[in-house]
Amino acid sequence: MAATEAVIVRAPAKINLELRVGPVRDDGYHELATVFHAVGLFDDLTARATEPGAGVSITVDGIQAEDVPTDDSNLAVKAARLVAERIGLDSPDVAFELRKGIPVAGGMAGGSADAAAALVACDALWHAGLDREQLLEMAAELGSDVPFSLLGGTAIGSGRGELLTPVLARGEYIWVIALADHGLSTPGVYGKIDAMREAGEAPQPTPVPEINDDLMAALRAGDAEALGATLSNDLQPAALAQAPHLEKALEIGRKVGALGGIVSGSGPTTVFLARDSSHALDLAVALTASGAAADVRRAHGPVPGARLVESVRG
Ligand SMILES: C[C@@](CO)(OP(=O)(O)O)[C@H](O)COP(=O)(O)OP(=O)(O)OC[C@H]1O[C@@H](n2ccc(N)nc2=O)[C@H](O)[C@@H]1O
Ligand SMILES: Nc1ncnc2c1ncn2[C@@H]1O[C@H](COP(=O)(O)OP(=O)(O)O)[C@@H](O)[C@H]1O
Repeated sequence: MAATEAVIVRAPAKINLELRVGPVRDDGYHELATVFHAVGLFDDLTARATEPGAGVSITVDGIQAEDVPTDDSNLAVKAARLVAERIGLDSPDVAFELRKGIPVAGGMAGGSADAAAALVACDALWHAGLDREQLLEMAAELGSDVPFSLLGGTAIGSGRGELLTPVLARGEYIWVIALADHGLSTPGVYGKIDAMREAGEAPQPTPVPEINDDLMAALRAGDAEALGATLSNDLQPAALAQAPHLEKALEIGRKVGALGGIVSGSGPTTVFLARDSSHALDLAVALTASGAAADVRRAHGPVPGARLVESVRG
């Protein structure tokens, strides 16, 4: 068999249609109930075979590339090292080229997408033959959102977000995504909601968070209007406390008749559900013209998780 020279893997961004944040657990993570939904903003990761002993390297371009670390803290690099360790490779020899289409620290799981992409890429490049279960288990080790970046589609997340149940959702949804100039720290936003709860400035968490039945019914029916009305995010007050200017984008979404609008995950990206593509264009124009967003994208959901799009053999 000819050696594989390079592979390209594409991985999607996520939004949380609902994010219920429970109390802090003994391990420092929050117990979650969330509905993940993969949307069509993508990172593309090329993985090339290199000289034996060369190790892992990564270059990054695309949106907010300057904010992505290129050292061992990059989640794609961590994923490559984990695969190498798992399959007993002495040296993880791979050169990554990462093209970012997902905002960095935007609450859209961009780093998790890259970790998932790297798992799929290294498995293919090194002919590791890892199965779905093994990939999902390694994904959970890399981060709470990484398993969903592998799975894609629409899925309920529980535990710290890593335990997934796919949702049989009907319909395709059109999202307008308002990007911010700078990211928000995920631990910072979780810390803020804890402080706000302690100070009585945010509702107390339920011990075992649960997903709203109306949201599940809307997804089963493929009813965009009902879905828009049930979008919710327990982290939103904390993200807004740290980035009050996001209110402006949410206000514009309401004015232009978005079916729903929320902060995505830990923010600062805000996402709006449109009625159709012409309504999505109206929303995008209004958000851009107001200056409430640094950049605006339109994307469909659900889309698949991290997947191989090209393989080059020598
Ligand atoms: C908030 C969410 C919602 O989907 O996504 P983002 O908005 O960041 O994309 C996730 O919970 C982020 O998941 P992810 O970014 O993978 O988090 P991890 O690397 O596992 O953890 C980073 C830090 O976030 C906090 N954390 C994360 C998950 C969780 N269930 N409880 C937490 O308290 C902890 O402070 C942890 O140290
Ligand atoms: N491949 C990567 N892409 C983006 N950020 C990364 C990556 N690897 C590590 N990081 C770090 O992870 C942090 C969170 O990034 P990201 O996953 O994009 O955001 P979020 O947790 O809000 O979804 C970034 O600030 C960055 O320092």
